[in-house]
Amino acid sequence: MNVGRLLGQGQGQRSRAPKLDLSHNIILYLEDISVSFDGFKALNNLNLYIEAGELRCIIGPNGAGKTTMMDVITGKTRPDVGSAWFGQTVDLLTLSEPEIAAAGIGRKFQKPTVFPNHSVFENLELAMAGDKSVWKTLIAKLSGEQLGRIDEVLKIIGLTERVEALAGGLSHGQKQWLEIGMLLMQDPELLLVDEPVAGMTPQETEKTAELLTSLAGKHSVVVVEHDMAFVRSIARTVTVLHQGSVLAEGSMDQVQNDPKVIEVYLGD
Ligand SMILES: Nc1ncnc2c1ncn2[C@@H]1O[C@H](COP(=O)(O)OP(=O)(O)OP(=O)(O)O)[C@@H](O)[C@H]1O
Repeated sequence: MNVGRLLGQGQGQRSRAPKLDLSHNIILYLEDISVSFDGFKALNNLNLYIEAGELRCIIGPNGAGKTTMMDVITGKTRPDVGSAWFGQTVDLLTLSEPEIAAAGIGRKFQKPTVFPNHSVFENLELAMAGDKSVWKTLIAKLSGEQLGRIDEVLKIIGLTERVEALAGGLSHGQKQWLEIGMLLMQDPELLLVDEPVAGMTPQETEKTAELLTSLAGKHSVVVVEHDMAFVRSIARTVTVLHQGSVLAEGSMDQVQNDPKVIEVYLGD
């Protein structure tokens, strides 16, 4: 269990982060971003704009640069050139990974990383306290407001009935929802979600579609996913990456009928 990855990212410091400036209704700007690995361009002049409150799906063949793009947004990888802004005023390229998380960008990796020996409730509780030094005293100190937030998140992720269950005993889908719930405890402005339905049953996939759709509006959500039926079920706007750049962008119908997309991706 990589506790640091999940909780040690400066979370719990949100109250100190400056308020996000969304006056132009754009929450994320990636402009002319290039990233090279040993001379190979994983991202090549990438331009991407995400509106406040939107649910955007990113698709693209293997190696298109989707993970590298998420890594740039979260500060894990620094671009060779380009700019990355969170709202109008937060220059992501000047912030560390913990500072980016604290500023309000939450990332859910493909593999769930819940604490298996803790209950659903405790997982949410721990996620609220990014500072591990307060864990021991946390239970005694939970305010009514914090309990209310846990209750609210339990409802959003559909795990109210399983609140006392050990996270390790949950189904794969339930673990994914719990981890989304853990991110929600930090109330991120922007959620990055990597392949949320991989390995899920059709019923779990459907519930995940409902969950992510319900988050849009209050949060901005960027989903990277290979499952086209799932993308079709949730996406308003789809961005297709290919060779590190945006190949096409539009509704699912628009991109699926785009000859460039058919050639490089959907037609294979
Ligand atoms: N640390 C690294 N060192 C060298 N090459 C890398 C590194 N990270 C990514 N790459 C390469 O950059 C390219 C883009 O990779 P990336 O993982 O971003 O693609 P992706 O769209 O997420 O692919 P997938 O759908 O398979 O996850 C790939 O060719 C990959 O091999």
